[in-house]
Amino acid sequence: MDIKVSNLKKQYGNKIILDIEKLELKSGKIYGIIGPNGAGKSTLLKIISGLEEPTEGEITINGEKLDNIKMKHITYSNQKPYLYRTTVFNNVSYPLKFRKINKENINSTVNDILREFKIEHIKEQQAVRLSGGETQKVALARALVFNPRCILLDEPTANIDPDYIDLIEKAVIKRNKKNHCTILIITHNISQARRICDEIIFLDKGKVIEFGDMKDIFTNSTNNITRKFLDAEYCVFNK
Ligand SMILES: Nc1ncnc2c1ncn2[C@@H]1O[C@H](COP(=O)(O)OP(=O)(O)OP(=O)(O)O)[C@@H](O)[C@H]1O
Repeated sequence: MDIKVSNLKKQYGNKIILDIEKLELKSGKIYGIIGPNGAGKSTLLKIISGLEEPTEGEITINGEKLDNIKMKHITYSNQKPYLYRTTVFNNVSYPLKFRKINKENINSTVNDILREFKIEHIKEQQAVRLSGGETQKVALARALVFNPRCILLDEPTANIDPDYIDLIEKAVIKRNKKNHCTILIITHNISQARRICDEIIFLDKGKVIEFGDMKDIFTNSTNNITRKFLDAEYCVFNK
């Protein structure tokens, strides 16, 4: 899905949270959204997913306005995932039931992704009793199970063990290659962005201050805010 953001403004009270004149995202690419706390990263993802309305401006998908049909092809995984009060299996099968997939297909597709995410052993467990990391894994499996064409992930590996981060990154890259889907991923982990993202969008105080090739920006940026952020984060994650 090609995504175009035009003259986007988001305001809460009299505070402007986002102010983006233009952002063009291409199908098949993985974009990292980076920036300080409160920069507007989560708000941007929520607006692209259709969960939040912009105050001004618009989002188009493949040249057309976002509507309910297009929203069915978009998945969004929250920074603080919410699971339904039922089993892990039911949680992960929900997007397929919603899309009226038949029962046999649901069973095999859900079992495949539970195996891929190494969470088969908890499939009958009640989701409300899971640990923070397990909750995040289940939420991600639920977000990816229906082969979405656009994947929006808000800090998907924030609560995840280092050993497991590789599995999640591979799962994301696999879907990007297989389905040519557009992926936006918010991360504070610069090493992760360097590993999996084609391009980065650097947000500060609601504005895009850098946009482009990850390696170029990392190597050549002379912007003080970006430089400070990238260098500090890079040191933290590469100790
Ligand atoms: N519903 C809301 N009402 C009022 N202010 C809000 C609301 N949602 C977000 N904000 C404010 O908007 C700003 C941007 O929030 P957002 O969650 O998009 O930032 P972020 O870049 O994702 O931050 P972080 O890295 O801490 O997750 C923050 O100052 C936040 O307090």
